[in-house]
Amino acid sequence: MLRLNKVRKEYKGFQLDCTLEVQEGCVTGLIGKNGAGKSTTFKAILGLLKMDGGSIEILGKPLHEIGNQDKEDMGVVMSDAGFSGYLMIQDLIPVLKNMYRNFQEEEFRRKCKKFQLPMNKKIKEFSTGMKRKLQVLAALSHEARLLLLDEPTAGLDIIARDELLDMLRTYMEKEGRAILVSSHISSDLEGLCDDIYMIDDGKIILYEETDVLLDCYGILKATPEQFGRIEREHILRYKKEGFGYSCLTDQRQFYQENYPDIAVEKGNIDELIMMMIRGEE
Ligand SMILES: Nc1ncnc2c1ncn2[C@@H]1O[C@H](COP(=O)(O)OP(=O)(O)OP(=O)(O)O)[C@@H](O)[C@H]1O
Repeated sequence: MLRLNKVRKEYKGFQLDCTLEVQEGCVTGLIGKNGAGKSTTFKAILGLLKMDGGSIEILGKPLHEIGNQDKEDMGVVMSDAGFSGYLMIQDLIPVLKNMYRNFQEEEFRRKCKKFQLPMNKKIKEFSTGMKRKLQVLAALSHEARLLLLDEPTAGLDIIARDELLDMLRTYMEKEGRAILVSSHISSDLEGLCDDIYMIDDGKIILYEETDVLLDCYGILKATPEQFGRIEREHILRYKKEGFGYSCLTDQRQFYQENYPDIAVEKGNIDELIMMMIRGEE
């Protein structure tokens, strides 16, 4: 559904170099801290910036061949974009109807009501969370095959976030669809994504299926003596701590079986990411 091959973009002090793929039927997460390059990646996919190298294929076509018809197959949420603040939702509906042949007006109105978004209030008077909800509902409103969601949960309270994640799961129940979604809150993505790319300083530093990440990865808590004698082959990163060393492994079971005296924690995705970024190779 989406393929980025060595996509490069250079800014002063920052270089994006990104290769990733989103398969049909999958929700793929892009996780990284502030400034890691998530929005730059989305802008490259949407043709909103001039790339310095690499190629992008969307829905089987090279980026430069994507036309308006193909754009109807895409639903987009960008973290730093939105609808004109001078419009009200009731003004926006004819615009969406005009833009998308498959605009589902009744469904869109129903969801706006569910999320308590007023029809007759200017969007610029909406709260950050309300604006974000509206963007997501609009992206979901026209039966798109590919959703590109840059930080869709930013600014949402826990309940709205849960409802949104449920909506995305429901969206995926139809065949032939896929989502690329970014966040810096990985717990958001843990329960939604089939696979996850971690991006740091413009580079993809890890790609893994979410199940593998949760089932096989782990963090060893080793004393200096234990650290000195453990097998290093399956240690991806290590970090000096007060008690000795934290070590990230992608073979948790191996260390649990062979080193029963060493504490091996499962670690949540945030902890695994922290080790990937802050630990030494
Ligand atoms: N138009 C621009 N001109 C110069 N530098 C830019 C521009 N846009 C982005 N950058 C730089 O590129 C880097 C990546 O920014 P980007 O917005 O892609 O990060 P991000 O992962 O989306 O972060 P956040 O989670 O904070 O939104 C940053 O160092 C940023 O300063």
